[in-house]
Order: sequence, then C-alpha cells, then structure tokens
Amino acid sequence: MHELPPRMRTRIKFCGVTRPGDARLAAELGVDAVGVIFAARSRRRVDLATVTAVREALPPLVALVALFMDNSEQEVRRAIRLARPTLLQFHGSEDDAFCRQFGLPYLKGVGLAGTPMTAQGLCARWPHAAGFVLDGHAPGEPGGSGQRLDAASVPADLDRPWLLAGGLTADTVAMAIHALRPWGVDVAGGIEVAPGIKDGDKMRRFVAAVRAADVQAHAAAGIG
Ligand SMILES: O=C(O)c1ccccc1N[C@@H]1O[C@H](COP(=O)(O)O)[C@@H](O)[C@H]1O
Repeated sequence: MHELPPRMRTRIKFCGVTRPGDARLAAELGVDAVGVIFAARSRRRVDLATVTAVREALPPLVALVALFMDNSEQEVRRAIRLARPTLLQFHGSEDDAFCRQFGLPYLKGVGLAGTPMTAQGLCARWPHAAGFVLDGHAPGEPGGSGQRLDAASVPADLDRPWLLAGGLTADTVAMAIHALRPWGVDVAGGIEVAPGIKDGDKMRRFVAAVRAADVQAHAAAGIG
C-alpha cells in the first residue's frame, strides 16, 4: 500500500459534550475541539443553557463546534447567537448554500456506508466547506452510532482537512491513524459511559493513543 506522510499532529475533536466538567478536562488533555449537538435526533442533544455553560468552561484556543442535522435556519441562528461557536458542523442533507449563509467556517459531516463519494464529488457539492467529517453510518442517518468507517470508502485524494469519525476508541484509533492519516479524529461514543456522559479515563486513554500514534508515525518516517 502507498505510504502516506504522517501528520505533525492529528487533531482531536470530542463530540457530544453535555457537561462543563467534561469540556474542561478535554481542554486540559489538549483536545483541539469540543462538539455540542443541536440535532433533534441525537441522544446527546443540548439545550441552550447547557451549551452556554460548556462554552464558558472552555479556555481560549479550544474550538467549540456546534453540530446540526437538518435544523431550521432560525434554530441555527439562535444557537450561534447564544453558543458563539468557532465552527459549525452540518450532518444532514444541508447544501452548501445553507451551510455557508451563517458566515462561519463549516465542516460537512457525511455518512459513507454503502455510498462512497469521490473527493471531487465532495468538493463539488460543498465547495465552501472548511473540511469534512467522514463517518461510518449510512447517508441520512444520524452519526454517533458507533458505526465504523470502512477504510475503502475514504477518498484517497481528498485535499481538504478531514476528520475520521465512527466507532473510534482508544483501542482502535491508532490503527486508523496509521492506515488513513486523517487531519483529525472525531469521537463521541468511544469516550462515554452513556450518551453525552464522558468518562475521564476513556478521554485520557483516547488522547494518549492519538499522541502515541503520531510519535510512532514520525519515528517510522524518520521525523524528529
Ligand atoms: O453523536 C451524535 O449523537 C450525532 C447525532 C447526529 C449527527 C452526528 C452525531 N455525531 C457525530 O458522529 C461522530 C461519531 O460518533 P461515534 O464516535 O461513532 O459515537 C461524532 O463524533 C459526531 O461528529
């Protein structure tokens, strides 16, 4: 198989955070982004009071990602006003015009099970996406189901930042990083004891596994 160059640092997003303490620990562990979910179909959905508390728990330089799935324009605007997210993530059937109208960078979440998409196809459909979240679930289904992404579905030549998502855990993330070299990894269920309730030990182990995978990849490539 063609050997991909390692990333200097694989970015980490913890998604579906509902408790300020979990956000604080994520930041202390060096996680790059914390996701809060407004999707009606999510078991990790937050109300606006909760998301305000999560936002206040985050120190500077840690991104807050607001995740939507076919929410109305009004719901998105209201969430932005109160949560002041760094980045938006759309996980439903939103098109590029919908996603970009809010004037914030956005990630497009795409379920690739059974429906592989080419890099050109993704970039043509969402030309203004800052990046993509490639997930293991079927198109139209919510994410966060723990369904793993088939490595063969990942477009080889995607030249925009993309996050690998779907069923990652501390035990599987290193192998996935070595195989696919994503820009970042996105996890919800793999660091939880119940939907929206993160587990400190699982969070720590997940971050350690990503860091170890990066160090190993650098060593194998003869980098520093
Ligand atoms: O997590 C959810 O509840 C969710 C609902 C609707 C759309 C997306 C959702 N989550 C996204 O899926 C990934 C992977 O989750 P998991 O690790 O397989 O549990 C998660 O990080 C979110 O980006």
